[in-house]
Amino acid sequence: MFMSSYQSLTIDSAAALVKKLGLFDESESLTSNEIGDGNLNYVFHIKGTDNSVIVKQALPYAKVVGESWPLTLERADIENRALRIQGTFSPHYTPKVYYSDKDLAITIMEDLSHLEIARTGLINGQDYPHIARHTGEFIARTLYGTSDFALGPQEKKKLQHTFSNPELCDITEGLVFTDPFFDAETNDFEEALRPEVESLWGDNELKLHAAQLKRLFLTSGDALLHGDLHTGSIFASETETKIIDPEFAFYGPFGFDIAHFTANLLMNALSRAENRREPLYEHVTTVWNVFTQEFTRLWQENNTEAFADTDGYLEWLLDDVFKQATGFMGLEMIRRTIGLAHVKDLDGIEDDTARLQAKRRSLSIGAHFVKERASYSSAEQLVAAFKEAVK
Ligand SMILES: Nc1ncnc2c1ncn2[C@@H]1O[C@H](COP(=O)(O)OP(=O)(O)O)[C@@H](O)[C@H]1O
Ligand SMILES: CSC[C@H]1O[C@H](OP(=O)(O)O)[C@H](O)[C@@H]1O
Repeated sequence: MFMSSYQSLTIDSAAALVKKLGLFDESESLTSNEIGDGNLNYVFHIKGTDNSVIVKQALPYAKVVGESWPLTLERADIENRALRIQGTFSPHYTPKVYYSDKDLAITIMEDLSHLEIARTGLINGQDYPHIARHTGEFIARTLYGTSDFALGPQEKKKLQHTFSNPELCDITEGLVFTDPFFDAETNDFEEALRPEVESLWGDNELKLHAAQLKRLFLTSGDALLHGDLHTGSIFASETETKIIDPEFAFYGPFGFDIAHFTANLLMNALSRAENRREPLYEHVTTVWNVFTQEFTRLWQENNTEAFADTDGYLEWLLDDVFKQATGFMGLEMIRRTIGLAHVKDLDGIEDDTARLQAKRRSLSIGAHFVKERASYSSAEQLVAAFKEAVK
């Protein structure tokens, strides 16, 4: 049997491993490539005669920075367990897990190479007609299914206990909720944006709202979140959608995942010509409508909460989630513009004037959504405000 104390895999040892595990015939000739383009991990694509798999391995540090940023290998186990849970609630939208090894920090999963990373496709002009419906269903089912409402408080707390994920949460608490609002070393922005960035650092009202949203992230344990649901974590085609990479999974506020999805859609809209933005606006309204309908259906079908039938409770909750999410969406737009981890949608705009305009809009619209989140109660209103800001 394969020795499973940690060693970092190579294209050859990853291929040897999948053979040893019996996922391919001993005699089969395999091709193996490292295809990871994310910030944190190695991803090996291993292909035989008529089968292929993905071996994802965590490194003991963050790949994007190097060994000077040590990072727990536990994240591979978190990802593997989150994928399995998401797979029970949303099998159509989750890659199948074939094998995992906590010591080696690996997950071996379904190869989704027939699909495309949605961020790449959206940048190249794809619209993915079903991505918002599928993602809305995925979020509603996994969030509702792991909440107090579905599991009851005791079961939920037991599950919550196994997903505390402090080191990955620390990354989000720093990179999303804190650093962009201070002159932090992790920040990374074009010098031409310095006036806007310095004005943001001096905006006490904005900082107060960011602090309130950070507190929600630190203290709310509504449901098992994906934790990093941007368009780079979604594989898509005209017909299929699969959500990958839940290594940031933890129990957090209901509104967080949908906020990151919609923020990344809107940043893609900022990179497009005006007459190509409509499909993205439709995705923003669709994901919210589908999330709301599916969450409501599940609430009515299976609810352990004594107050579930109390008039106004569900409506109040959904409105509260919407307002939180509007704020989280604004924060994601800000951090992807001036923080450590950018998005290609904005950075890839070649023309300097157009790119800076898109980034300035991302900052000002983001700040507006953070500050004014309490005045929004529908996705249609969000889209109308966005359209007005980019006219
Ligand atoms: N199941 C999969 N099938 C095919 N390619 C995958 C799969 N999982 C990841 N990849 C590829 O590896 C890249 C990085 O994967 P990701 O899980 O986002 O890594 P990280 O955790 O480092 O961000 C993806 O953008 C995609 O190109
Ligand atoms: C040093 S991690 C930065 C950033 O990377 C993660 O995204 P990805 O899925 O692209 O690896 C996450 O959003 C973190 O905030």
